[in-house]
Amino acid sequence: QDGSATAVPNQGVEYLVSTSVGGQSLNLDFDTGSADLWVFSSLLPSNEKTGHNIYTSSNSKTFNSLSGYSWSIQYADGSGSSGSVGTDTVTIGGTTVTGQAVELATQVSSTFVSGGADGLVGLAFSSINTVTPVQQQTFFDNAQSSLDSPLFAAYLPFNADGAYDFGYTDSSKYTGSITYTNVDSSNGFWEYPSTSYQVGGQTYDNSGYTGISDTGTTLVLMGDSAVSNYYAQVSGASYDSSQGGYTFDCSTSLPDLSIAIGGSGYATIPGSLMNFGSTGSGSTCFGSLQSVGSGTQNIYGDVFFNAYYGVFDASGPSFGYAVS
Ligand SMILES: O=C(Cc1ccccc1)Nn1cnc2ccccc21
Repeated sequence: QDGSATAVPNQGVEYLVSTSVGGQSLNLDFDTGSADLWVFSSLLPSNEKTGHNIYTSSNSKTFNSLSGYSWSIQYADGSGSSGSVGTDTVTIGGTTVTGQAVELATQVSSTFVSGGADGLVGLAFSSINTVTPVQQQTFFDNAQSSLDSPLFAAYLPFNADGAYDFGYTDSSKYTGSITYTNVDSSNGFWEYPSTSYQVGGQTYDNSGYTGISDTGTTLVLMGDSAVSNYYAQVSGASYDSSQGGYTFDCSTSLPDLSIAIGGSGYATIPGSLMNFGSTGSGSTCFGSLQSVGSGTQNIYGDVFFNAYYGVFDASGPSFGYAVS
């Protein structure tokens, strides 16, 4: 049951995919950085439902409640949600899963209320699903047996409709060949070593660092030394605490950023994609590369996928990338 679903850019911060849950249409954010499928539900307080499509389990003929089950998730950006659990039939593009664990939000944090997503589809490894007392499987894990190949791919072009392909790779969405690297799923992410990077023809050491392919993150987030080395090559760039990141004049031309993906070589994000856009004040623009904070795990988000078709292959597992 291979299929493809359109991913529509929303405010430049996420891509939303129209998804059927128990016959009800919701615009969901596909997130390869987490493993919970959760939706805005009728159980939410009214003020938290404003502006969203709501899933009402009592209106679904195929919903079954999982009594005594719950979930609670905190994302690295500080946002979070929690609630109860049931199962229902979920259809994405041409791929249908019956008995999918659907996590009903009874509480969501403010960024979700003001955001465009009616929930998330977690596509990381099921080992980090938060449902208790029995951990649940992701949509992709449940769909795998019905797919020609146990893989899905993300095509997320800048400011244009993209797609998530399930069960096959679509050669009309990329040029050249797909380069694959082994994935270490022990932390539940699509993770691989990322031990160097290049800026303006200079190669820098990033020993001990890994990277994760994370469609649930907007930007590219790396350690402070990499961020500092990058913006040292951007004239007039500086860290602006009021904006919470590095900014520069919008007329500034930016260097490409090349990042090592496993031992497979470098992926190059063109300088044009390294300007995330206006801060809203004057001619100041915000950089697409920002700090991940502490730790040695870089996060390669949507800006990466604006340049590369990403293939998430459960056999291996491995991650593949090709210029899109
Ligand atoms: O949380 C993050 C990115 C982040 C921000 C700040 C520091 C470190 C990492 N991404 N993310 C990945 N999946 C998400 C789902 C919801 C919200 C954010 C999500």
